[in-house]
Amino acid sequence: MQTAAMAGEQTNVKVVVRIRPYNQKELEQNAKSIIKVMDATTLLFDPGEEDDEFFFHGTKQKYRDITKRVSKKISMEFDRVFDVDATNLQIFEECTAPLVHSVLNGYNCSVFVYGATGAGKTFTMLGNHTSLGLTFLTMSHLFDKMKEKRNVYRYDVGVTYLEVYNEQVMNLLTKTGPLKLREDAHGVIVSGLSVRPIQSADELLELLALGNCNRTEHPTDANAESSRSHAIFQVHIRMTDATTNSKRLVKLSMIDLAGSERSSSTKCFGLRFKEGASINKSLLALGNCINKLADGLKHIPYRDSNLTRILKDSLGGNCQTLMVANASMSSLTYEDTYNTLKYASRAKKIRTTLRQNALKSNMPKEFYIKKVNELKEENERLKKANTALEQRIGKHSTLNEGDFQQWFHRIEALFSETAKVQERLIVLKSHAKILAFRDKLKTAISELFENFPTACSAQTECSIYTSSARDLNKQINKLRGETEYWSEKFENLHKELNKLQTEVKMSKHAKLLQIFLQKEYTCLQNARQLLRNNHLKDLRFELNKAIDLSYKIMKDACLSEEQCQNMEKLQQLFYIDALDEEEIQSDMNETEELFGQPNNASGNLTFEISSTSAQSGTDKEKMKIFVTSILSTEVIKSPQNKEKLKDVLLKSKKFTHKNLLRAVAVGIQKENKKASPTRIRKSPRRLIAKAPNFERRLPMRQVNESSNVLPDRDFILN
Ligand SMILES: Nc1ncnc2c1ncn2[C@@H]1O[C@H](COP(=O)(O)OP(=O)(O)OP(=O)(O)O)[C@@H](O)[C@H]1O
Repeated sequence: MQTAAMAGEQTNVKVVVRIRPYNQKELEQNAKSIIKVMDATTLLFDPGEEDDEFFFHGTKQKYRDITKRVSKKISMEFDRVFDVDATNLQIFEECTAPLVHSVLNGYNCSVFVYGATGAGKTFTMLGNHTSLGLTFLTMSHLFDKMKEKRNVYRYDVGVTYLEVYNEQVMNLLTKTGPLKLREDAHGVIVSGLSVRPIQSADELLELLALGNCNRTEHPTDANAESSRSHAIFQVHIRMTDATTNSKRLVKLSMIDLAGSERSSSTKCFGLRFKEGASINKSLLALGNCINKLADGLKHIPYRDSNLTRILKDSLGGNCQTLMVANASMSSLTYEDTYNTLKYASRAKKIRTTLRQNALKSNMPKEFYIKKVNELKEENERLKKANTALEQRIGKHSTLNEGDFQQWFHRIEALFSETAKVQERLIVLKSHAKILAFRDKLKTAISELFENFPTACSAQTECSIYTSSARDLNKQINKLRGETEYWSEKFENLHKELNKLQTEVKMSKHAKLLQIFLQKEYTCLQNARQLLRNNHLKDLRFELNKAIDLSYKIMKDACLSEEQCQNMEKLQQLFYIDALDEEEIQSDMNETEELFGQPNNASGNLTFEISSTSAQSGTDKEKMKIFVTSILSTEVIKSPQNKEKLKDVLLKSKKFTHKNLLRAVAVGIQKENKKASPTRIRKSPRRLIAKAPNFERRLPMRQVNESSNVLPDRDFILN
């Protein structure tokens, strides 16, 4: 129910009501209940009787007994209502155990018990042999808690136990008094009251028992052991911080007030009546203070009685206060119970301001100045760290240009490096391929010279083929060696690109960055395509040179026109074959495979005979056009043979230029058997070159010019 106190917190006095069961006398008098506990916080005062029937001369009357009092049926709310079966332990656990926590955190706390004589105040506060009271339970708990914290604090505990009887303040531990009250800046001080130091809860109990023996008690009509005084038991705790040696003083007060009954109810006279009047005077003063405090007035008449002077701190000051209002449920104490509940309701409205008690220390002033400066510095440092963290959070939560720039720079740098290495690698490979191609052409040109030894004028133009095969190989090997180095570099960059791609995927801005990444990949691919085109251009240049030369050779050989035409076609095929495109293309594709992005699904390029034919029809149709164009020439005289050959070629699953040449050679062999059987040789190139039906040559440029792009590579059907 109680919550731990917080510094500077405004808190109300907590009020709980405890209902006592009927005592012997009440049972004997068959008293009726005037309190009905509705729930944990609500009670109904004077609920009235359910069987409230009125009989007159043995007959049940329609109307109630007008002489009978009308039930008040007042519903009242408190912080907690404990019914007759509640135990002291239960009240301790719910109400006073949390106060111990507050005390050890430096807050003063007070517990009052209030009520008419015999209502159960002393039973609640001190208990009896079978049921320990709140004071004992709370103090034991306090000592247990102090034990737990003894590594952090050193505790010095002392107690005072005094009573206010007939407006006189007496020390119950020494049975001395009356003591005078005086006030200083810290509050009310009881002059001459010494604090008795104690070490354990047992010692405390001994002192409590001693004080109770000394307490003024007289039997009243209401209570055989009626306490006629207000008893104030206080525990003073000095807490010393083990590390800083700073000290703090706190106070826990347990106050058992004298009975608040009307003098008449106790049926006392003489001294007892005076006693009762005095009790009532102090309780009246207490009631006034409670009312004024509840109304929030500034002037509170604490000085009206010694009791209120002593309780000033507990009621309106820096204190967490709990009031336990004890009441009997018996109709015999109707007035007293009603008054008690009214009192308690007023007390509920009192607000106190909690302040943690100040630390006191023996440390010199300089120590604190240093400490304050250190803390200021620490505070500044933490503020800066906090600002930096906030900025970082802000950066991550919104689209931040700087953040993006960093990513862009990183991606651009890596792709630009990759593009450079890619260019170097492809140029080197291209160069090596051109040299290898030149080597092949050189062989073909040499064969031509062999076949047409009369072609002397062309010999002078063969300078590019004069370098020895050894020199060419040397150059090619050197280039391949360099290629290896750049290949490795390229592979490493490829790995880095893959890593970057994964990081981008995981990043907060993955979607945007992936678009940027894709753009860079496309640029890289375009650059690769450009280099590939350059390479093919160089190859074509190389080929054209060889074709020009072969034309000159054939011109010198004085062939017929038809011979020249056929020769041109087949010679051209040979040159194309000499390109060994498959090898070139696979090398060119190497860079693409590294990125896992080949040109098309199978990794093969489309067969092309010319740029126009490449755009029209399927691969099969293109092949048909190509085969027809080859065979349409007069290479094979018999139209039957031509058709057969065409069929064979078109049905062939693996169709390559080499196969075509071989097939053409076989066709020619059959066709021209009669004419010159001895001169037919296995090599189609030689066969074609030396075929007797080749006549005078015609200009051979058309075919070459119609094809802007070199035939790319052979292809595999399906
Ligand atoms: N909750 C309770 N359960 C059982 N018995 C109780 C309870 N409250 C009080 N009593 C008994 O009622 C009697 C009177 O109680 P107690 O002495 O505590 O009253 P009091 O309010 O202190 O009276 P006074 O102001 O005259 O001292 C005692 O015998 C006590 O044991």
